[in-house]
Amino acid sequence: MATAPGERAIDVITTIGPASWDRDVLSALVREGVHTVRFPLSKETPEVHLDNARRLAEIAADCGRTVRTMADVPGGKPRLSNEQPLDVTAGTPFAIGLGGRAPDTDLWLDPPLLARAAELAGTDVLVGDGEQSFHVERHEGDVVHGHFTESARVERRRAFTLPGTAGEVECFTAADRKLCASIRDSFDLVALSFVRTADDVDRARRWMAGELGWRPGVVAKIETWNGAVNAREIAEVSDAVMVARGDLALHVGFENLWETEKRVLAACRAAGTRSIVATGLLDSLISSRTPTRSEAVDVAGAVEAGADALLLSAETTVGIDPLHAVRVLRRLTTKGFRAG
Ligand SMILES: Nc1ncnc2c1ncn2[C@@H]1O[C@H](COP(=O)(O)OP(=O)(O)O)[C@@H](O)[C@H]1O
Ligand SMILES: C=C(OP(=O)(O)O)C(=O)O
Repeated sequence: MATAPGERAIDVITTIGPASWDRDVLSALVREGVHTVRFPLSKETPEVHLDNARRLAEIAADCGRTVRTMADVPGGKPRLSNEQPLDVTAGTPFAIGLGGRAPDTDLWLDPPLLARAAELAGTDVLVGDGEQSFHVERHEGDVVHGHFTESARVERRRAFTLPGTAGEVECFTAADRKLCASIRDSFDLVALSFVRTADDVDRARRWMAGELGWRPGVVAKIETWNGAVNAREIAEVSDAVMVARGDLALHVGFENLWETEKRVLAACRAAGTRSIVATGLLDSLISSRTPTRSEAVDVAGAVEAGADALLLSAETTVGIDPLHAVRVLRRLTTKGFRAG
């Protein structure tokens, strides 16, 4: 779709997953003009991602296109230990180990959350993207006792998020460094989760250059209060900044999401750094073919607030039609279409 005179071209970034790693789907996405593909290293093995990256490079070469690759390392977000989905009933007592498997615990957290144990009693901890919560009644040693608040399925290894600054999560963990070592030189960009300060970015760059001799572009994912407060300094030292709204909404509260998004985008403009708005843009397209009015307005808002790129997540990893999602996003970011 052509860009109207004076209109900024908005880059489309897709996340690769089971719905899009097939050669034909990937090829269609490349032909549709996807600018960058994100590889979520929190899912699958590094070998699967390396294999997908090789396939993408072959397809791009066949089509005569350049597609950038972004390896997204997850940081130290604590996740529940269940390797299989777990159906829970609201109110049923559960014990969760904060420091790994403990006697009599049904579930435990990996990596551990011990440092925050004392703050947990009486709180509702968010599970996954906030679709479920766990109410902590009491804390005994390394174990919290409580119950899930909804009768629902808890998918495997969902995140466990404390709201606000209590939920600050380690950036560029030992596990992230191991992942980087196993994929070095194979991706153009590394996206760092839970960046809070410019030093987080510098530290990761120094480690990759010093230990691996690898100098990928670095994308700072802003997903906490502190990251948002320090957005300008972070943008100064990053190749791009991502407003990672999935986690950001949980940390700052949904009511503060729009102000925070605008603040980070303004910081990027001031620093002259490219910006990406991610997650939840077109969630309806995971299971349907039509976006909602509020999704259409959300996309337009992100563009007007200065986003240089928009990132699709579940729409292209597990959605019914990744190519359709990309086409809808491109239509929504084209002024000619919006002006009618
Ligand atoms: N099976 C999968 N394979 C690859 N990517 C997936 C898979 N399931 C989800 N994803 C994608 O991985 C990213 C992170 O997953 P998600 O569960 O939303 O976040 P997290 O568990 O990190 O909070 C999202 O972009 C999501 O669409
Ligand atoms: C892009 C994000 O990160 P992830 O998909 O890794 O949760 C997000 O939280 O919006």
